[in-house]
Amino acid sequence: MKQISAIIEQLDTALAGEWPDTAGIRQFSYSLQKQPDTGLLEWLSAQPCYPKFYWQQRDGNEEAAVCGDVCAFGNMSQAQAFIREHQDVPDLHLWGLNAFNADNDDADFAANALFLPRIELCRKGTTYWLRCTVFSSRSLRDEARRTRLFLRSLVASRDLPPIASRVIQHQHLPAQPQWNELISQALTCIEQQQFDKVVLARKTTLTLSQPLNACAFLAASREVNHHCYHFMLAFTPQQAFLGSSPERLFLRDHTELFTEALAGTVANHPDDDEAQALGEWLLNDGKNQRENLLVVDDICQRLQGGAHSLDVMPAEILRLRKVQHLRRSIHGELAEADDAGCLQRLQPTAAVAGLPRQAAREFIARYEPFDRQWYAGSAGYLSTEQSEFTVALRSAAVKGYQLELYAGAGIVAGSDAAQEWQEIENKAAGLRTLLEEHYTPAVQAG
Ligand SMILES: C=C(O[C@@H]1C=C(C(=O)O)C=C[C@H]1O)C(=O)O
Ligand SMILES: [Mg+2]
Repeated sequence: MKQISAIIEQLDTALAGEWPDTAGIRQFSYSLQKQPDTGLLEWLSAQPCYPKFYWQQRDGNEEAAVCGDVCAFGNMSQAQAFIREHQDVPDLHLWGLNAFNADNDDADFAANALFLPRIELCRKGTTYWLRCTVFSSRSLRDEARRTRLFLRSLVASRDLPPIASRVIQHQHLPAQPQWNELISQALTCIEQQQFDKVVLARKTTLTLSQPLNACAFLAASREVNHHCYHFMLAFTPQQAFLGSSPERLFLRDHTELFTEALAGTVANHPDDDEAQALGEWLLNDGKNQRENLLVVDDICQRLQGGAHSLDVMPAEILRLRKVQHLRRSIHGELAEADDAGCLQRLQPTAAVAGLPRQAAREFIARYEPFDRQWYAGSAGYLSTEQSEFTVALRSAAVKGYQLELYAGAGIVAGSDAAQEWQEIENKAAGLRTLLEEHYTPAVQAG
């Protein structure tokens, strides 16, 4: 990517100039003359700087690869306060993840990983640009010096390595017998009207023959898992959280809000006619319609007082590689542009927690045998004009030789434990099958 190195040289010259020894913020933006030789994910993979974050919008039109952190934020309110304080910097974007328990301040687990990157390489349609932000609450001069050092650590893009990790062993938590018990317990609570719906999940730990390259894995997923957001936060060379999710938590464009109820699932089929028949069944199935409508109810209730003119579109089928879903798009007008408010109202929706929210969350916290951490939280960005977050589903944590896959299913009256197990198997297959399909054995020496 010669263009990028030319831009970095230009940037370095700008940073070498006179800088005040005071607090401040400056942003530099350069457009690339043409499409870079390799993709953004390839570029990001090559960089030795952490954290790294990658995001691609589900229509494929917007993409960002960002790295290095100028500063990090403990929650959305802090991130939003920062954006508001610097409204004169029009393109300020903060990127990252919100944990499932985004409001849990005293958890051991860092609940939020939103940050202002040093470098952002972005694409919208066929337009590419590179952005660099220099920010300091003490000395811009020192920060400009640090940024120059950071730029020197950037390297040229290179092709992603093949996926050479094989699955040696797997472990489900809960295993199927415990899953069956959990579902019957949930169904009892539903019968007793403690709640109408609870979403229960499973963590599958795969032990691999060698550590997985998170960028290569996400690229493999992006190749085949269409109509999905693709996201990754890499904390270190061996630790990342990533996923390919079909679900939008929210898109805010000024004060316009776009969200959705995505719930209700059936398998996909490679044959179009078979897939269509399964889709027809889904549209007419009572249990799946109930699952979806409870999410519509939840979202509409949660938005009360914060948004008006809510429009709920008719149900449609979203066909993915391994599953198909019922989706109802929801559109509204916000009283004010308030992303922290949107997150607080919408995360977690009844698509990933349940209804009523509090009772369902308590059931999950008490009986689900693992901590969700980033799973079913959200991934995306916020900025003054626009913000967008996807629900962090169809996701996995890369931890050296281990890969933890997450999948859940909405339990409502009429749910059957064996069918819900099959549903989570199908959801997990979106990522899991990539390890088999892309397996290229290492060449034997000698
Ligand atoms: C919880 C997950 O997915 C959610 C649950 C669905 C369902 O139960 O039908 C469908 C889509 C998602 O809202 C997951 O993928 O882990
Ligand atoms: Mg379901």
